Amino acid sequence: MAFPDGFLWGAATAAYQIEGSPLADGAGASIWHRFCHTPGLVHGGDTGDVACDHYRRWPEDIALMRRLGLQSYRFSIAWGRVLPQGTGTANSAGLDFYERLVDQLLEAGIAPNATLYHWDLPAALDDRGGWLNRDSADWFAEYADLVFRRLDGRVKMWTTLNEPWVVMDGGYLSGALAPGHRNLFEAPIVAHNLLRAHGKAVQAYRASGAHRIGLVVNLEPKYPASDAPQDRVATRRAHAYMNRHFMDPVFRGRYDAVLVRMFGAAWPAFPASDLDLIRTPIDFLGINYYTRNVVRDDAGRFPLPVERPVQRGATYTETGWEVFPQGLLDTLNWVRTRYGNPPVYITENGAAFDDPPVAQGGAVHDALRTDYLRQHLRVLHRAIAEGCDLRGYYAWSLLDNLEWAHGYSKRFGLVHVDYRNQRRTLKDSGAWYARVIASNGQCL
Ligand SMILES: CO[C@H](O)c1c[n+]2c([nH]1)[C@H](O)[C@@H](O)[C@H](O)[C@H]2CO
Repeated sequence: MAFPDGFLWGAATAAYQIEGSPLADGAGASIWHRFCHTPGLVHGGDTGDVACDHYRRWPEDIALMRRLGLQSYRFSIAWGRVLPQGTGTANSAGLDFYERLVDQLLEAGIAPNATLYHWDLPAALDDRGGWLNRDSADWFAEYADLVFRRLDGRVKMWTTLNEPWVVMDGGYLSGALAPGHRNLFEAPIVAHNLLRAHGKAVQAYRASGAHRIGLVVNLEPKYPASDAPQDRVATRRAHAYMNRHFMDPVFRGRYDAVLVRMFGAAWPAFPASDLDLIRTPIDFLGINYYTRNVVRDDAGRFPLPVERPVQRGATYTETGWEVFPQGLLDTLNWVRTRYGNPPVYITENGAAFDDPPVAQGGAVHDALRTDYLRQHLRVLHRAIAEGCDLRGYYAWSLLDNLEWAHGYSKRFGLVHVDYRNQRRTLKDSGAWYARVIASNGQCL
């Protein structure tokens, strides 16, 4: 099932999850540095102090990308490396690191795809209110403009934010992610400022950039557990809260009325002009897809009354996510029909399984991951046939890495990382993915 000529095959990572050396060469601490160094918040007390040591081993990792035959590499830039205080004086050593990385990617024939924000807000800005402060949109635009002027042209694909929904829900509602708040009234303010920041960065790019910029969202299709009215209502609420929450303002210039009603008194009166900024047109949409959500009404849950009933006979990953490739097709067709079929890249798709240990002779027989990827890639081929403007795919992740509050306990990589000695081992799934890329999907 060959994919269209020019379909872009890649793999993805994020700065705090792989780089290590979070304070090296003048870098400023991020909220994730603080979160990891706060006892009890991250599995096993794990931190990003070393991670995959990518800050020092990046040439070796580019060699691995070449071995995989990657056509593109999605990575994120650590805001605090470039602007240690978040605004003001730039750190040339930080900019130099990303410039070297980009230049060597290009040398290797790998197109850089740079994410400006993958959750690692400079701690100095969190001390000034972080995403709760309306000024955060201007802070982000200043950072974005600095990086655009340094790297645009060599980087031709930019995304502003990675998964603003997770930043809001994890960082300000559940408290499971940095900065660990649990406040219903903060969440809509944070979501709105993230969207304003996105809009200002896109406008900054239009003023100085010459290539393409987009947004990365996590989308998770919602299916009612039964035909009972309360399950259908709960499903619509779950859909409003996760999927339409950011897609509607960015593509339609307004928030979903169901979402506004859900938050009730916690929903502020935002200036209408903000929505004009937020809907500044983008060149493509990045979708991170992992699983679906079967929804049963559970009125007691904060803030969203939904329960995730286990699906009999389904396969679940180590992060508890049901393997459900049909949900990817449903999601892509939903985006195609509701938002005018924008150019889409799957910017993350992958799974954590309990991989077997590295075998004698250096192999990791991670058949479950290969099967997960194969099922989802086959669905992409159908999505294209059904009219979705699907341009490319990035597997999550190039390397095993720091899985946020799970620490190093969950492995998503196409490449195994032995954290005791930083040895990289290509897993069977990575070797298989290299064959998929080489055949443009023909071998699927
Ligand atoms: C619910 O899945 C989310 O879409 C999601 C999953 N993931 C993500 N977002 C993040 O973008 C990555 O940094 C994670 O490492 C990765 C794996 O957990």
